[in-house]
Amino acid sequence: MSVLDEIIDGVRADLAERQRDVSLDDLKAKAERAPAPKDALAALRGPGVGVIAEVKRSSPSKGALAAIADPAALAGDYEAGGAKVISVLTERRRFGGSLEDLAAVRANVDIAVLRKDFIVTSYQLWEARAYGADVALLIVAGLEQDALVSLVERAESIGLLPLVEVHTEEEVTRALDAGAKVIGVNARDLKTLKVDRDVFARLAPLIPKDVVKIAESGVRGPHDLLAYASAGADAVLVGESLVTGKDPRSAVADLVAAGAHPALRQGG
Ligand SMILES: O=P(O)(O)OC[C@@H](O)[C@@H](O)c1c[nH]c2ccccc12
Repeated sequence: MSVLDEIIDGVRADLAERQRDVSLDDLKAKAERAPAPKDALAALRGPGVGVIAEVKRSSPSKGALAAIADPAALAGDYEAGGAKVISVLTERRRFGGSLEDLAAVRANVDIAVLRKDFIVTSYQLWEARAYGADVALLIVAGLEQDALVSLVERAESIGLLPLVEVHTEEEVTRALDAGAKVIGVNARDLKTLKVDRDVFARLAPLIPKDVVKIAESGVRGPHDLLAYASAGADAVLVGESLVTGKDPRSAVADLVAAGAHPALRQGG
């Protein structure tokens, strides 16, 4: 069984418990009371190469990264540093996240927030909206095509922007067939956990110009952002290097400054 399959098994077990505790109707009612979704697509299409900064306590590859006692404060630092979107890992077993983290972050920032999890049913999309997310990650490698198509549609119909994650050529085709407007190319293979920063440059040419391209994983600093930018990234998604560094606000600011360089092509 691949790492991805193991993670998804755990996610399904936790999900079954939440579904026992909270009915879909109650979740929908909570989603209706949530703040209106932010226009994350406009933010990502704005000038410069944007930074999506992630709240991430641990990872399957590295174990514990940072305790992050106050995820809302960390997200506030990211926002002050100029991040365009905050990503919040909500998967519990391997990443140490929760929906409570998502809600806390939502309450403390004005920019769009992404629910980063292993979404396999529309119940999790309603959760994302109920806890204040504006964007939801959908991982192509973890979904059959018909499930991917219906989750993209459902996300959009409830006001969530789907960020569709790929790692191979075939997955790019599947993402485009499903109607993705925003595609994230993960440098990390979720089946083996190996990072290959060249995957973005290989896959980006297969993605049409009007689709927002996000380079995910492995960004250690401005140098990696610039490499992804020159390969056509509209934004980068950064976790580990921000949560393990000393000053997340200035680390984001340094990335944002690199992404604003006039030599880079502007916006999508
Ligand atoms: O910590 P990094 O290498 O900066 O990576 C961040 C982000 O790309 C990574 O957390 C991620 C990308 N896709 C995912 C899917 C599920 C869980 C996590 C991820």
